Amino acid sequence: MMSGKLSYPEFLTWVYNELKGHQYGGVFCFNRPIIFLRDPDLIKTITVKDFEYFTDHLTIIKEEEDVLWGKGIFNLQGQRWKDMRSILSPAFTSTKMKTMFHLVSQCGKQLIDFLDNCCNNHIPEKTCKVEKEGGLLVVELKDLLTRYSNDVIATSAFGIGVDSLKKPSNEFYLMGKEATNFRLYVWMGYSVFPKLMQMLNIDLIPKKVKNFFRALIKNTMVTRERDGIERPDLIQMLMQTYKSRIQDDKMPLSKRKMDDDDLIAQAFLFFVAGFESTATAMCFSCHQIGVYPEIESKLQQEIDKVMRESGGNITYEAINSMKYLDMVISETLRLFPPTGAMDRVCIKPYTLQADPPLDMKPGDGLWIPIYAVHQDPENFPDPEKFDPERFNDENKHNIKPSTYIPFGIGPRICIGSRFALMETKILLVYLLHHFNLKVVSKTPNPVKIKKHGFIMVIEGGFWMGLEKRNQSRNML
Ligand code: HEM
Repeated sequence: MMSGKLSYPEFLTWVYNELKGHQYGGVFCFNRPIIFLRDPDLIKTITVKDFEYFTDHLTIIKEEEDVLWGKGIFNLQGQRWKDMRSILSPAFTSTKMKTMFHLVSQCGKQLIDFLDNCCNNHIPEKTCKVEKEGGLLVVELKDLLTRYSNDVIATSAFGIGVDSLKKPSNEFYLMGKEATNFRLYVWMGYSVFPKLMQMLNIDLIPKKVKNFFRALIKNTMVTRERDGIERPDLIQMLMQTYKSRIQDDKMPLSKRKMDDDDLIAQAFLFFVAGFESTATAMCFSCHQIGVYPEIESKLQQEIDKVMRESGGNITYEAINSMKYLDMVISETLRLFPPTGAMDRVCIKPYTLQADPPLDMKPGDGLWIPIYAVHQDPENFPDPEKFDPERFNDENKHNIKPSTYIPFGIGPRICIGSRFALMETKILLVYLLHHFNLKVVSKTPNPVKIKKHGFIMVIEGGFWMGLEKRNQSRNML
């Protein structure tokens, strides 16, 4: 994989297939032996039933290696992770999503305004990857949707409104791109030889990016505190929790302690964790919808109906009532899970009850190959087919437990899954209500995943044509 012969999904599938007939096997990540789980029951045992032996991620960046990254919940271990998870979870409930729905919808409307302007020949120069071809607007979806995703996180996690479509070179967008521009070798280096990387003074995330985000969050907190500003966003929720813990004298002091860096690290992590993965999920959804016109038209019928009933002002409840929309997104996340694999580390002696049993010691690592599990014909017949009907009311109960895991599984499951789904649904509703997605000459079909990196990026880009729909007809 490091030499670019195999893409990340291909690598996972190759190991998975080599281990056919076994519940688990072993691989080396450089000098480190890793257990590669294959069997869904074992995956469940490790991540759910015996979670107390495997509470932590294997590949983590420690606080002393990078404070901003190391204090983020993804990297926290044991009790510290547990405490932080209980602080953050209330910020991601359905009720909280409902309060943020309006902020995200604004970004959806902003995107449609931008595309409408482009249709009217107001394509900003040297900005986004948008072209005109006959009656179609041809867009590179990754570029377009990364900007949408950026604006969504900016408004809902950092409390600032930016328009990365109209102002493509805004500092927040540029810094965000740099923050999420994972250099594979630097990441591998930090996960295998962290001390060496520090000695060589190679930063995981460039200093100027860290300073930018730190100053931004700090200033927002100071301004809100000073001027009594309240806004229904994640930063507000974190600030409230922070305050209530400090004031809670029933809680032991050690648990109450949470400094500015703790708070800044979480907001930063939401950005890094949510920006690329959600944009990737949205790109694959749009690509598949465009490639299958019959799926597109069925989805548009559902969307138009809900739009008509709500007079064009969709609500959180309305979006969540759309079954076919949910099925299309679920199938996209099955076929193209943005996070190909996840990991765990053993924290106390444990015997894996498998064939053969395996004694594990603290520090032993495990990989769970999400992509390969989703592609196994024993879990999903005809796995390469894009078929949303797998998730209809009749069929979804037949999906074997622990075989559909795009957001992970167990107490450490993705904390932002509700948010990611809401953001993706809002995008698809607005986009498909106003436009038809059309395959053009530059649309890759079938898609080929790039050979370098852990992120699911496709060769040639997600080019897709957009055809304006007749609005008055859609609302009839
Ligand atoms: C389609 C989009 C997304 C996908 C596919 C995804 C997937 C994942 C996966 C597979 C994990 C590891 C879970 C495990 O180890 O069991 C994870 C963890 C995490 N995700 Fe997401 N994610 C997405 C969007 C988001 C968003 C929008 C946010 C924040 C707003 C977010 C925040 C996090 C955090 C903080 C963790 C670490 C949780 C912990 O360690 O307790 N993710 N995500």
